[in-house]
Amino acid sequence: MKVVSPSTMRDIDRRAIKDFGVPGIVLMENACREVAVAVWRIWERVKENRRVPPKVAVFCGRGNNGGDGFGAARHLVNMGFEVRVFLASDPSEIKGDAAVNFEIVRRMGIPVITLRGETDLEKARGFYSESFAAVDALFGTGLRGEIKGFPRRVIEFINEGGCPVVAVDIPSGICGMTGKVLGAAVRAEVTVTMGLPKIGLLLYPGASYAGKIIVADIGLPAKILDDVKAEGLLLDRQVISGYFKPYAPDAHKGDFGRVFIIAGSKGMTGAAALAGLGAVRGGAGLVTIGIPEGLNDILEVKVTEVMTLPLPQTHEGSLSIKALEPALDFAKGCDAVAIGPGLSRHEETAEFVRKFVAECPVPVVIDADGLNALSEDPDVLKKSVAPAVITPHPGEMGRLLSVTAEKVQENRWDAVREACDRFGCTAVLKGARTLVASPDYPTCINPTGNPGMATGGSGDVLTGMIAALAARGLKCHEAAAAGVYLHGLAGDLAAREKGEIPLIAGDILDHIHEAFKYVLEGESLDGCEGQAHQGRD
Ligand SMILES: NC(=O)C1=CN([C@@H]2O[C@H](COP(=O)(O)OP(=O)(O)OC[C@H]3O[C@@H](n4cnc5c(N)ncnc54)[C@H](O)[C@@H]3O)[C@@H](O)[C@H]2O)[C@@H](O)CC1
Ligand SMILES: [K+]
Repeated sequence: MKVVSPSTMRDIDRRAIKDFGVPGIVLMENACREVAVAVWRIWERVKENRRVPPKVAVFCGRGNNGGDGFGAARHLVNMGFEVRVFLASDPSEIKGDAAVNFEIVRRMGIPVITLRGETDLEKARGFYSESFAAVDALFGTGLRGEIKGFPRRVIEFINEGGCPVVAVDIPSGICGMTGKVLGAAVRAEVTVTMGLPKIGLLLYPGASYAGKIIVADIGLPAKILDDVKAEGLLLDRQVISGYFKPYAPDAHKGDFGRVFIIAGSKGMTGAAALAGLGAVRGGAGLVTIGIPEGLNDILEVKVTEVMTLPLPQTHEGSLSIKALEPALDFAKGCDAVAIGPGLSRHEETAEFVRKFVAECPVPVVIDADGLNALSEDPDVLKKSVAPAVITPHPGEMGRLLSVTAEKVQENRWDAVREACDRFGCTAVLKGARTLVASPDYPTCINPTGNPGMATGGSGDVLTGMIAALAARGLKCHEAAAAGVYLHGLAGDLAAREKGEIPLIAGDILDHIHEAFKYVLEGESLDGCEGQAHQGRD
């Protein structure tokens, strides 16, 4: 599904109104109705335990988000609820379509309480505490900068209520572009977002404030949604399955791609093994791990389905610069390479990595110590002969961009786009809601995965999987997107079986086949496919 910034959403609305003649008030009416239906669904769930008449508190601001709230209040009254509108602005400031809906509220005699200070909040407390649900229509995509003063207090007041909140378009206080909390934000159980999801709803912390996301059809002409150049793409089964071509009945294992994995150093043979097995499970036909020669015998005991290529090593048991020629030579006969897991930070090994990446003749996936080696001179990526995929976590991304990990996390969207633009490669920024940025493609947002996957070796499995998918002929951005989606899903399936806390990388490997089944064969997973998938239900 396409995902857009607030400004692109505004352009879409504008086109609908100007080019297609759909009146803004019609769009708003559809939005209002969807919000009311979302409240109704909460009532259906909780009504057994509640007294009647059921009360709903609708908090409105002065913009069009508030306009959606006024219209929702009208529908809620028509549905039989007792509604009060709490207005966090002066009535005279309400303009345009919002004013039309406000006037209807007044003529219907729906009580409107203007919130100007703490005493008004105290008066509102009684009704609010008896409400089974609230509507948050304070701020939508028109929010600019931090919320301060009394409006911030109103947000805190809503959160103190304890009843389920339905947010209109986006929880008030969440930045629609970054998902950041702008001073304070409403914690919603459900967010009814209009037309298309906004980026900030899917990125953390915004995603945790949004709750369940319902994408409301507000009657925007389909042509506009089809034509719009969306900044983002939410990964789902449909997107991922589209990357895979059907098997030819006479397929040979060579057709599924040869992967070369350059990994491991003394004490880190496991990283090499996990990346190798990730590639095998990721669907590579043949996998060979290039390993410091002293570790070859141990690795051969660890892995069965993977071949090994012993390479020259340093005194410390990591790859030496003398490995460059044989490694490049071997890569020529492969379809994709992964480099980095467990290579160590040895300076000579780092030099080997930089030279290898620049000259590697086939698509190359770079992770872990491979990225640490590149952070000394990231521009090597620009010189690389073949397309590259980098898979940093926030710390590694920070080193590549010469900023702190915190800075990367503050605006993950910009960080991943910057890495992609600066280094001319596909960049995967790992972490909750992994992002994949590729030149000339929308940035992909991955909804799968869970905190249990933050465990040693999980990233090595991912690296192997992406290389395998690239070797099978997927384009770099497709291989990266499919890799993160399937890897996260395998982790979700593993967590469902074993729990998040004891999850190990090997469990992810053991569930990759089920993740493939879900994506390619349409097998049902009983809600394991990530909450961001939920659209209209
Ligand atoms: N045709 C359209 O444009 C449609 C818009 N819709 C709704 O309209 C919303 C956008 O409406 P608006 O653009 O009017 O904006 P909002 O209603 O989101 O809020 C804007 C108001 O908040 C004030 N404000 C902004 N930042 C502030 C801050 N930091 N502190 C205090 N006040 C601040 C602004 O001065 C403005 O009055 C969407 O989120 C959606 O809910 C929907 O009704 C569907 C159709
Ligand atoms: K809102």
